[in-house]
Amino acid sequence: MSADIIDGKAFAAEVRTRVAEHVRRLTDEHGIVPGLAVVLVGEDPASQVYVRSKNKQTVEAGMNSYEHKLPADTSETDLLALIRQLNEDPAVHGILVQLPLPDHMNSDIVINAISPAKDVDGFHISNVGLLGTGQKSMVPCTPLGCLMLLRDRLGSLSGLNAVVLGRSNIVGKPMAQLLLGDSCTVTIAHSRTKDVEAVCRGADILVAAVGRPQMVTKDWVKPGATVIDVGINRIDAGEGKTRLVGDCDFDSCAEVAGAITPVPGGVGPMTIACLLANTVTACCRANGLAEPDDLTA
Ligand SMILES: NC(=O)C1=CN([C@@H]2O[C@H](COP(=O)(O)OP(=O)(O)OC[C@H]3O[C@@H](n4cnc5c(N)ncnc54)[C@H](OP(=O)(O)O)[C@@H]3O)[C@@H](O)[C@H]2O)C=CC1
Ligand SMILES: Nc1nc(=O)c2c([nH]1)NC[C@@H]1CN(c3ccc(C(=O)N[C@@H](CCC(=O)O)C(=O)O)cc3)C=[N+]21
Repeated sequence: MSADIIDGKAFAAEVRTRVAEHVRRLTDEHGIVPGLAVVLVGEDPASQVYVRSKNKQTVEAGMNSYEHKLPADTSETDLLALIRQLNEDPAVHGILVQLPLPDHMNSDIVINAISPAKDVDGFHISNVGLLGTGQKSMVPCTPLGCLMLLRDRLGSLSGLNAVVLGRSNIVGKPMAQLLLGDSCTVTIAHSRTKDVEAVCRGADILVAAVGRPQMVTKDWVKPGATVIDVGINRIDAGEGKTRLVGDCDFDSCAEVAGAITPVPGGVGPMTIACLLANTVTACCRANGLAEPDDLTA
């Protein structure tokens, strides 16, 4: 193995420390406690694990966490009513509705019902439009976390060839916008891309967000490239056990990459740290206070 391992877990812990300092200042100087509401519809075990760790880290940072667990057969009307209530609640500064939602719901309608100012996921059309036009917005947590790791590793990203593998609204598209914002030459590859392997091999920066366990191998990676693995896939590890792997075959890619994020311990912890940072930002904006400039820079 030659690649450096990018320690997202340690980086995220530093971000959370800075978040906690800002929370303490908001509380001590202004009597304000930032609040994050997380809405989970249904009982998907993976989502429950994720929501639990968000809740724990929110509280550890000194913020209030409001968990709303709704049964899988909740009507869209009832979910929209809860969102309206959270939009109006002054103790709630950030709202996250865990995706995917059950099939009987229209996630576009649900996401766009969240007040853009409280949309700490950055998924509301108004935040998507602001990001796309280079204006101040709420930036989606996973792409933001990836950008922070890349800037830390590479300094300036200007002029680098970046390939984003995956074009979802929650990872691929906003990731491409952020890389473009940092003056990368951006290619978005997806399931219809011809010779996807060769396209990826042209990348100085390769961000994999496809949801296909260990799909990317060393033949896809340019020697020395920086590889960011967003994938979170649980696979069978034999003897009734499971294990978490990314969209990259870590051992194979690490033979040629210059640097690579592991799974677990890479992008995942950064996502949660950025969610907490976005909640502090939303709280400052809601109270007319200066926003911290050292959280996600
Ligand atoms: N670490 C974290 O914090 C987070 C991790 N994730 C993980 O990231 C991964 C991606 O998530 P998400 O973006 O929501 O996934 P989606 O399923 O919404 O999107 C997957 C994308 O990958 C593309 N794709 C699928 N198969 C191939 C293929 N064989 N070749 C090229 N492209 C392909 C699809 O193309 P097409 O559009 O053509 O179908 C699609 O654009 C998942 O593993 C998810 O668990 C997600 C969010 C946060
Ligand atoms: N509205 C919404 N916003 C999201 O940001 C969102 C979502 N819905 N739905 C699901 C995906 C997935 N996601 C993860 C975040 C952190 C880890 C994470 O912290 N992972 C740890 C490991 C956790 C474990 O061991 O299971 C790691 O990679 O080290 C994983 C997955 C956010 N998502």
